[in-house]
Amino acid sequence: MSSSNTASPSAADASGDRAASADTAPVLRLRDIGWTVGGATIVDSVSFDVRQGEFLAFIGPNGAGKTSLFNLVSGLSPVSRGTIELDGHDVTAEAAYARARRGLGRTFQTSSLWPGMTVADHVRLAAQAAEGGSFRVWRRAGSYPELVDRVLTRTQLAHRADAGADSLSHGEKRKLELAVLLVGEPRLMLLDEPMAGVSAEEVPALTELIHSLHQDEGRTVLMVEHHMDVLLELADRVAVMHHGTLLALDTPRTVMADPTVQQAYLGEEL
Ligand SMILES: Nc1ncnc2c1ncn2[C@@H]1O[C@H](COP(=O)(O)OP(=O)(O)OP(=O)(O)O)[C@@H](O)[C@H]1O
Repeated sequence: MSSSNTASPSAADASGDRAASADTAPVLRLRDIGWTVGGATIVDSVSFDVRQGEFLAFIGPNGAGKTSLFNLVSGLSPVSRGTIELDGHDVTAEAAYARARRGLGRTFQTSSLWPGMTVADHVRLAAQAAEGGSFRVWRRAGSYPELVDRVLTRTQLAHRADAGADSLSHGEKRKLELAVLLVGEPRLMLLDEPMAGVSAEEVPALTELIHSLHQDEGRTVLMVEHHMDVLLELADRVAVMHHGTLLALDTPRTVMADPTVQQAYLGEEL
C-alpha cells in the first residue's frame, strides 16, 4: 500500500495486481500533477501510471479532488504543474479536443443530456460533432443509421431510440451518456460517478455494461465511484483521493483494509 502521492507501476506489480505487466507502455502517465486555483491547491502532486486495459477506480470524501483530477486528465482544466502523457505522448499542453482525438473520452457527474431531444438524436449529434460538423447545420433525417443502431444496441437502448431523453429513467440516462461516449470509440474512458442517481434495481445492468466495455472490448477505464460493491466487481486497482492528494493506490481489498484510508473516511467502515 502506497501512502505517498506517488504510485509507481512497480508498486502495483508488487501488490499482485492481476493487470500488471512490466513491459506494457502505460496508456496514461501522470507525474507530479498539481492544480491551484484562487490560491487554493485542489490537486497536489499526484503521480501514477495506468496500463492498457486496466480498470482504475477513484474514491474519496466529497471535495477530495476526484472530478478536478479528471478535468486535468481530460484537458478541461490546465495543470498548474506536472506532466500528463497519453500513450507516451506528452499532452500536458494539449486541449481537450486533441486528447479526445487520441482516444480519451469522459462522462460527467451531472447529466449532460438535452431533455428535448430523442435518444437517437443524441447519438447523431455526437456523430456529427466527432466528424467536426457544426451543430447549427445538423440535420435530423437519415443520419448515421448504422452507428445509431450499433451504439444503442450496445448500450441496451435500441428500444428507446425515439424516446425523449427527459422520459428516460436515471439508469437509461447513464446508458445514453455511455452511448454518446462510444460514438468517439474511446480507448481510455473517464467515467465520473456513472451510478449517481441510479436506482438500486438499475445498478446491476449498468455495472454489467461498464464491465463489458472494459473486459470484452479491452477499453481502459478510470471511474469515480462511491459504491464499494461495484468497485469490488469492476476495479483492478482503487485510488484513494484525500485533500487533493493520492492517499493510496492498490487492489480494492487491500485499500479497503488500510487503516489510513479508514481514517480518511472519518473512521467509517468502507
Ligand atoms: N473551479 C474551481 N474553483 C475553485 N475551487 C474549485 C473549483 N473546482 C473545484 N473546486 C474545489 O475543489 C475541491 C475539490 O472538488 P472536486 O469536485 O474535484 O471534488 P470531488 O472529490 O470530485 O468531490 P465530490 O465527490 O463531491 O464530487 C472542492 O473543495 C471544490 O469546491
